[in-house]
Amino acid sequence: ISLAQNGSVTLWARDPDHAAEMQASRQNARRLPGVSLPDTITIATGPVHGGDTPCLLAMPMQTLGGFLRDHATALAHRPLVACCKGMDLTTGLGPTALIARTCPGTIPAILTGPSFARDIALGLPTALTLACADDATGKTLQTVLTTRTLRLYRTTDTIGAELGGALKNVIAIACGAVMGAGLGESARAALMTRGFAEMNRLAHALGARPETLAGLSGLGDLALTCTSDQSRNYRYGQSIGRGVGFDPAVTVEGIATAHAVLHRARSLELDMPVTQAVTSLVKGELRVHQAMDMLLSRPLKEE
Ligand SMILES: NC(=O)C1=CN([C@@H]2O[C@H](COP(=O)(O)OP(=O)(O)OC[C@H]3O[C@@H](n4cnc5c(N)ncnc54)[C@H](O)[C@@H]3O)[C@@H](O)[C@H]2O)C=CC1
Ligand SMILES: O=C(CO)COP(=O)(O)O
Repeated sequence: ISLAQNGSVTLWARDPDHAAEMQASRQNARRLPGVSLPDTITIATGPVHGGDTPCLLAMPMQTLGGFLRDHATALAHRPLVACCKGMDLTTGLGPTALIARTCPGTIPAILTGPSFARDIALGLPTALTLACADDATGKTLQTVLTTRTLRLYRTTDTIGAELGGALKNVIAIACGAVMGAGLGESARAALMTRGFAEMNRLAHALGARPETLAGLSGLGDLALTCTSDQSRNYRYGQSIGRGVGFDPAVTVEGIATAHAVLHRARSLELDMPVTQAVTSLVKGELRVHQAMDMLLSRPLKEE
């Protein structure tokens, strides 16, 4: 919707019924009710057509690998811009690495940072990180994808950008759980800060630049997601803290990512206690108070 301010955009949908519904109502009532699709958006379904225009991949992280494999031929000559935040459970890879492995001829990029889809669709001011290892392609994408209300900053650090977006969801679950259990805003601030420390620990070990994590895709998105009821990861955490159910149809990226990250961290012998606590909470092995006791009773150390 934001990009349609710049010119024509094709919105590809895999479900023909949903595509027909969107075409008839000119809105996506299932995902963004009440927001009109501009006339410059064409809705397409069926086979993905080839071409060389950039393609934004807006789907849950755990479905990205399958989508890329199914459509590898049509996607072969396009810059592919992942919009998902997470780490693939099967391979332990982030979105750009998964694109590079599955569609080797393409130029992978990622668009990430603090942004709720509804805010962007409503034209509220938003700033994001566009990461592409090929800086020339990154510059082109930055220009093409920036709109009047959506400002993009560029980096070549794809590892840092995708780790920031993936890891903040895990910390947001922890923060929601603490708030849902009534443990207080001071506890949340501590979790955000110590969570940020472990985000940096893993990012450093995987070759990310610290300034990327300190930017929109790390600190920026952490601040948004850990403090807003609009976030599904945060609300899911709140439901754990309150001991109530949560709609399993809602996409909560931090669940699978927490498991993938913990696996990766263990193989690197890295300590990620908040992530470990989140995996125990989502599996129902610990209650929030027990997880907090575990974090508080760790050996004292320097900050
Ligand atoms: N909703 C938001 O505010 C933001 C979402 N993101 C990220 O975008 C990614 C997608 O999230 P949402 O769009 O919110 O999730 P969603 O669950 O609302 O929508 C996911 C979309 O992907 C489609 N989809 C599901 N499985 C698919 C498959 N196998 N192949 C093709 N399409 C498939 C669904 O039909 C749906 O249209 C996530 O990684 C999320 O972290 C990033 C920033 C903001
Ligand atoms: O990534 C997001 C905000 O930047 C959206 O967060 P949720 O997936 O938790 O709703």
